[in-house]
Amino acid sequence: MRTALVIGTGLIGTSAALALVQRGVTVHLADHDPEQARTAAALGAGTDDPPQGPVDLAVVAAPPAHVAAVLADAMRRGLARGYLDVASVKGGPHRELTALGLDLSSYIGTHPMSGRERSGPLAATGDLFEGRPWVLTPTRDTDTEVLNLALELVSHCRAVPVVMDADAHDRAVALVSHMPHLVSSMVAARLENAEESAVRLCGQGIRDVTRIAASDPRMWIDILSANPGPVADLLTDVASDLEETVRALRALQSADDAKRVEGTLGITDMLTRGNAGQVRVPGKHGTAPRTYETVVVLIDDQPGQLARIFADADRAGVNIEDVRIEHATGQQAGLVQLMVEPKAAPVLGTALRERGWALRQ
Ligand SMILES: NC(=O)c1ccc[n+]([C@@H]2O[C@H](COP(=O)([O-])OP(=O)(O)OC[C@H]3O[C@@H](n4cnc5c(N)ncnc54)[C@H](O)[C@@H]3O)[C@@H](O)[C@H]2O)c1
Ligand SMILES: O=C(O)C(=O)C[C@]1(C(=O)O)C=C[C@@H](O)C=C1
Repeated sequence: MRTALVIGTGLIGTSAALALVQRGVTVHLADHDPEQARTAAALGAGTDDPPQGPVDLAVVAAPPAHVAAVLADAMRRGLARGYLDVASVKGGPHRELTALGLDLSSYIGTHPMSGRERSGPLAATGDLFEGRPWVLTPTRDTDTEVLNLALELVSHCRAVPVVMDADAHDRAVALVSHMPHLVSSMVAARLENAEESAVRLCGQGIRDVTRIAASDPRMWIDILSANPGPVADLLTDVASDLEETVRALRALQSADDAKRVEGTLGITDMLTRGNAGQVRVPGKHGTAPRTYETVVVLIDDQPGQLARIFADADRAGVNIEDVRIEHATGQQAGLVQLMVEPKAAPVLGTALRERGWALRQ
């Protein structure tokens, strides 16, 4: 692939464009809001000048409700040899395109299973898709050349291609993305009118559970509108677990010993089932989950602190596998948790101490 056109230069479009530019592809950027395309260009994601002729691949990264119309327009104008979209739902856009009577041999629906709770080009990074699954949904109509262009994009983004049927994809993401998103919003919604004295105690647990609740509701209404049935089915199961859990907790409040035992069993069952599901969540790069050791560093809330820690870890030859930051309530300080391979933890600890960092347990 030598040339690409990214239409919709928000988080996902600009991240893909950055990855393509890094691999030497000439990328043109377009957005119905020209300011977004200009910002993406200023970030080094390509040029916001229109291409002079058809590009090799058009990547449509607009919100799901606009995908079919944007693709249809691009196809009718002959902007590219191959076309793909990255929308979070696949069945709906494909049906809309079919209904428009377009020749779909030059199109393939795709979905990178990676994103952020922030929108827009300023949230984009060229490594957003590294090691993540990227679903491709070819049909009998899809040209091999177009499938190959899509595989090239996935490879340039260092993602892992996964081929699926569009409707099977939509059922799968209802389970691993759409239902969890709503549950996260429901937990976060409890905080809206909560006492400040309670909210200020928020720790890492609630941050993990509510991070995605910060996402743009306009994008998510589009996604959920295109996949309501499977998500409603899953939430029905969640509601039944909730009812059981409430019953068990009420039993725990009882003065009756037998009822309390019943309650303990009910809650234990829920927590144990949770453990059993959680261990199935794949680790980084789609591999089995790994156990890292955590090195905790106290930092001042000042610019450049994280960059210095990463540089010092690099000098010590230690790869940081994951990182979390916990801000101390009411103080200009925070704790950085650096997750590393167990054998690297003492090496990193010693190196950071020697460089003057304060380590915590
Ligand atoms: N955010 C995620 O985590 C994530 C992950 C994977 C896939 N996706 C999918 O990627 C797509 C883009 O999501 P995002 O998070 O980058 O959103 P975003 O809001 O960051 O960017 C969307 C961009 O599309 C532009 N746009 C809107 N309508 C348009 C139109 N008609 N023509 C051209 N441009 C238009 C907007 O101006 C905006 O710049 C969506 O289809 C979404 O389902 C999102
Ligand atoms: O990590 C996040 O912020 C995301 O919400 C990413 C996430 C997901 O649920 O995994 C969200 C929607 C996309 O369609 C794909 C990825």
